[in-house]
Amino acid sequence: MTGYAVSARDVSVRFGDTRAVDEVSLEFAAGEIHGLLGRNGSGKTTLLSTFAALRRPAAGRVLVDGEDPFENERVMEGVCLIRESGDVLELAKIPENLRYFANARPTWDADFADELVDAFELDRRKPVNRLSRGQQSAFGAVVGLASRAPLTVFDEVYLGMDAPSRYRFYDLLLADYVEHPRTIILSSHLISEVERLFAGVAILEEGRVLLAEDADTLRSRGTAVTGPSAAVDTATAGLTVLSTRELGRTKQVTVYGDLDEAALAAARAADLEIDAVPVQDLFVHLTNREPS
Ligand SMILES: Nc1ncnc2c1ncn2[C@@H]1O[C@H](COP(=O)(O)OP(=O)(O)OP(=O)(O)O)[C@@H](O)[C@H]1O
Repeated sequence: MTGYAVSARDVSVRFGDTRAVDEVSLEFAAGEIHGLLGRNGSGKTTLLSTFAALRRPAAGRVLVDGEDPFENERVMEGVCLIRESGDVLELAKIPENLRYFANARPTWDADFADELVDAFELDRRKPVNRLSRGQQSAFGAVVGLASRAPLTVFDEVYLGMDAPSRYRFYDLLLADYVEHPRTIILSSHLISEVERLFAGVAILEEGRVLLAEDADTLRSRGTAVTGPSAAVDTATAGLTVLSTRELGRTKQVTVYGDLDEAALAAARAADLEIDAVPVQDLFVHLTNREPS
């Protein structure tokens, strides 16, 4: 499989009294797109920094492609972490940045980088720090994508982008991943937008792992029931409701957990639609708060 596997084993990182990452054990399989989710301050950025050797765990081990990434030139050449701040040469213009990354990254694709700069309509004549916030985020995305690093990590990189740019990013990422499979980890609050990309999802809460499983298993933890309001209410009575949406006389109720056989049979008899639940709804339920 192409791409680096990442393994965190009992990893802890502390800032003074704050346990930013607290005995986290997670496996990110090689060659897949993973989502790392969690509320603000749950430890996502801190954990991701250990994968890129920007921080050393106080305890536990991080292995990237089977090795400790810290001061490990071979592994680090293949790791690209892009944070919201961009992780680029801010005072330099885009062409100078592209030359720099072409030298620094063995897997860099210069033609693809140029295509991406055009796709995001970025002005090559301005220093990066003179681009708008959204354009700077888009340039971070360009660098992350064109690096084609065996481990590419996007930490909230698309937060500054407007919706059309974000969707362009998701589409470009998916298309390029299909052509050049590698390990990609995305952290995001915009779960409903990115969840279709994920093969696996891990959720952190207060520095600990709340859940880690493949995205389909996570989706199957809930059930969406859609149909005429009264019939949907009957089918979901007494269950844990995650969300309710109404459109005219049609209602969709998402519940946590499976419907039992009798409820399923009744729902089918009433011609209700039964589907998996959006990860966003499960996330809100599991972390008990609207993501910001
Ligand atoms: N340099 C630092 N010094 C002190 N505390 C820090 C530092 N960086 C992070 N923390 C603390 O560690 C915890 C985890 O922060 P982290 O940035 O990893 O969370 P996050 O999940 O990425 O949050 P967000 O979604 O808001 O970006 C928070 O309580 C934060 O206040």
